[in-house]
Amino acid sequence: MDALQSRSRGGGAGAGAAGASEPAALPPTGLTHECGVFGCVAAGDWPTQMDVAQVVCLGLIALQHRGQESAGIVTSKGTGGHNFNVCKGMGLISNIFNNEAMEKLKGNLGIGHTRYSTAAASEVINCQPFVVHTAYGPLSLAHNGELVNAKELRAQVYDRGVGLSTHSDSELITQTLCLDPPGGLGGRPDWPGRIKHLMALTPMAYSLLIMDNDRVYGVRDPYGNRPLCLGKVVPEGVQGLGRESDADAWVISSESCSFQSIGARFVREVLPGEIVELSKDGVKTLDTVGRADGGLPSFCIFEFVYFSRPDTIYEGQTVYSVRKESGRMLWRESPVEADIVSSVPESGTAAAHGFARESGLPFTEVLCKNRYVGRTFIQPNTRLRKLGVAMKFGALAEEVAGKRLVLIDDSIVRGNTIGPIIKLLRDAGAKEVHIRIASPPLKFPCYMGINIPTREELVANKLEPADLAAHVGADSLAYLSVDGLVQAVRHGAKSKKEDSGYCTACLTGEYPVKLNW
Ligand SMILES: O=P(O)(O)OC[C@H]1O[C@H](OP(=O)(O)OP(=O)(O)O)[C@H](O)[C@@H]1O
Ligand SMILES: NC(=O)CC[C@H](N)C(=O)O
Ligand code: SF4
Ligand SMILES: [Mg+2]
Repeated sequence: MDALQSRSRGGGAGAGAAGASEPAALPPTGLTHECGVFGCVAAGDWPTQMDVAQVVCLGLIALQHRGQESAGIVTSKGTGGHNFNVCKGMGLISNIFNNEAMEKLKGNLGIGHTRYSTAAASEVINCQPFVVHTAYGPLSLAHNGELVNAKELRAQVYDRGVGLSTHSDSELITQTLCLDPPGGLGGRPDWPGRIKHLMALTPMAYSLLIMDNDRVYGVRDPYGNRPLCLGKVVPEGVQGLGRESDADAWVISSESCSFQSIGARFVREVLPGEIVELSKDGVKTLDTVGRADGGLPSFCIFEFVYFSRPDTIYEGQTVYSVRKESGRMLWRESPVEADIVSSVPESGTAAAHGFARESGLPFTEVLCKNRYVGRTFIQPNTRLRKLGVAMKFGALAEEVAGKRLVLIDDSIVRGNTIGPIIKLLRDAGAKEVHIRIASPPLKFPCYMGINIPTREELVANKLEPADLAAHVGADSLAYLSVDGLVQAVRHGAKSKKEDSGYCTACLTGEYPVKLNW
């Protein structure tokens, strides 16, 4: 995913590291606006040998692809003090958490966040986790997602006499948690009760980590729109997950890929609507809140297509295996005569491998990608600027010269990437270039936390495949069907069919819940 783009729907002027006012070096590409959350609670009698702040920091680094604007870590000693330890800042995780910051963050439990803004500007005031001081001590919150009814919820909070200091929907969640549900809670903190009240007020989209003095609650919205999973750090020498008591720490993360980098084992996904509690005594489910409409969950299908790291596991299968399967489906749906198969790196590569295996055509790399060019500012109107996204890539001429090539990418959004790449490959001698896209045409905006441009900006709303092929200089162009994508996701899924469902709103225009924007 590209670090370059960031726009916020709700807030003031974005003046952050990659804010709206920053001149763009390259035209925008792809989808943006995710966030990553990571939490850790040391197991057993505190203090332990577990360096919780380090674990959270490393966990966040493994989630860096989900957000690159700002990050933060909040820890607690768990001894009932008035304050948490907090460090937040703009930019990449490795630039924010230096030795001094890590020293201050020592604690027995902690949560962290890495952000792509959706609901307020990319500025330090909106960095997460948020901390609020309540009648029952400090509370901290990290949120991935975007509330579909934020406007209405904001009005309710104002009506109860509460002011908010930012435009962030995540701050809105913290204040909503502080409000007593109707009937009150008799002066008790009862965070699980307040979380359930919040879930009744807003259906989606959120995966939340909420930390009080000595525990972390993990919450996935009833539609399971954003991912969340549990892991366990086991003592050395313990095989697999060991026994219930074999735990050095419990961890919770947006994606399971982060467990490998901290030596933790994947336990399971948090279920749609589930509220889990992580404490020094272990993990337990407190409740599972159902969907008001009684329908299926609505997990963002683009987590498989593009957002998540290929080694992350959802529904018992890696994202990589789903992408490979979607490549196989793509060949079955739209075969083409060619000599070689290749991909637009990075996210298109797994599907290209699947396409190659199914078709029997050899896979060959034909492009090198420069990951650093995105942040270089080049004066507009220069000759170099006109190269557009081709500046990101170099062609491997001897691999393509004289060849009929099928080039696979995972998605087309604005259509800025594919045209310059085809030109690059033709200049390198490719005889034919056939484009196959491992997801259906994107036609509708997303209101669940992803920055899908306006309908006018989405190239699939302007050009049918044959016209788009002509526009970008391809010999042919075909997308995977919605059914084909869902079948690819279901192919290796270990979850029961009746327990899983996917949001495909940006492809079909069918939104999981009524929107109030
Ligand atoms: O049609 P467009 O608006 O040009 O966007 C589509 C491209 O954007 C994404 O790639 P990106 O370079 O963002 O990241 P990646 O390295 O993960 O593929 C996606 O994988 C496509 O290649
Ligand atoms: N991308 C996200 O999940 C963002 C979370 C939250 N809406 C924010 O803007 O901070
Ligand atoms: S609309 Fe698209 S990007 Fe948004 S949650 Fe649904 S599948 Fe994901
Ligand atoms: Mg790409």
